[in-house]
Amino acid sequence: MSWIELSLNATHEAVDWVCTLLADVGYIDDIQIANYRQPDRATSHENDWAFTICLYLPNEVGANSQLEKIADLLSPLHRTGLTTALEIATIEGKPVEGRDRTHRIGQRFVVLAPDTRYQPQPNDILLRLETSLSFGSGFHPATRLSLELLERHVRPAMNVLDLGCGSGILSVAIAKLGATVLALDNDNIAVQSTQTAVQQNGVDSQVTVIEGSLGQGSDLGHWMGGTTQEKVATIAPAAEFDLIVANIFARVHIALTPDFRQAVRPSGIVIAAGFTIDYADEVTKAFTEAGFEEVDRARSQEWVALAYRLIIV
Ligand SMILES: C[S@@+](CC[C@H](N)C(=O)[O-])C[C@H]1O[C@@H](n2cnc3c(N)ncnc32)[C@H](O)[C@@H]1O
Repeated sequence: MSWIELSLNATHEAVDWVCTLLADVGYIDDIQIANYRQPDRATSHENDWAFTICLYLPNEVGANSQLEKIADLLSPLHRTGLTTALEIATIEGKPVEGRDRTHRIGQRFVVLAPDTRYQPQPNDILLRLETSLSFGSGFHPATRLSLELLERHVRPAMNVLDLGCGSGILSVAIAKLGATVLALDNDNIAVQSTQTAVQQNGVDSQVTVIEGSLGQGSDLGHWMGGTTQEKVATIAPAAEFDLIVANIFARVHIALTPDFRQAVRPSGIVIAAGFTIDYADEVTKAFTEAGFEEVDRARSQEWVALAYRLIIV
């Protein structure tokens, strides 16, 4: 059978966007992600690419209109330098296995697809995730940095809030570190993805998933700026969490620092990620004014995640 192979190279941060855009138009099961394939041409000196993403379409009537739709969808990412241009080739026979979605994060986490065979090393913590419409495949630096700080700060029996749970990756990780989790997201699809992830990873007894937000977070609307999102449930901050993690825009962190202040127990920790180093001072200023001090940070290229502890006075 003849197939059309669409391929592009992407940075770490673009992988989730490409997958989400393709999944949104129905290609969720057709995506293959592999480590960046070096082109044959010796002239290439593009060092930024981490992954090659391929999509396979049957070469049949109507394929051209699908191609145009996909090219339009992905062109903004190319224009902003996050991917190469889409390359299109006709091939006989679709590669059976091209997916290399198993990757290690921090000392112990291994992210992999639900059906991937893997022989764990002692102390490995497996996070099995389907490709979903929600953000959080584990490829984005902000997710990776959040996991690194969670590994350092989560202790068994802690009560943790995962604000903006997306795919559920952080909630699963926290639960597998032995804590209980309240997972909140104001996006209904993210809530469904997290529910699926917690079930597939066998941590549903430790994770409660709610479509909602913390305090003023429920007034902030959809993070991508859509206007149709209904107001979601509000979880009132009540000094009940030992740790909060939020991989979210800097402006959301800044708006929510008073809520974080009220939501954590004395000496509680907030792990704030989702922004680049240029926002770190502004975010730290807001946390400091709310009574926190920075106690840890993790950085990958321009991305940063910060851990703040509530100072007891
Ligand atoms: C960057 S994704 C993070 C997903 C996942 N936690 C991770 O680390 O990969 C941000 C998530 O926060 C959610 N979100 C954005 N603003 C929110 C708010 N005000 N309240 C609750 N969830 C929010 C989005 O719907 C999205 O799923």
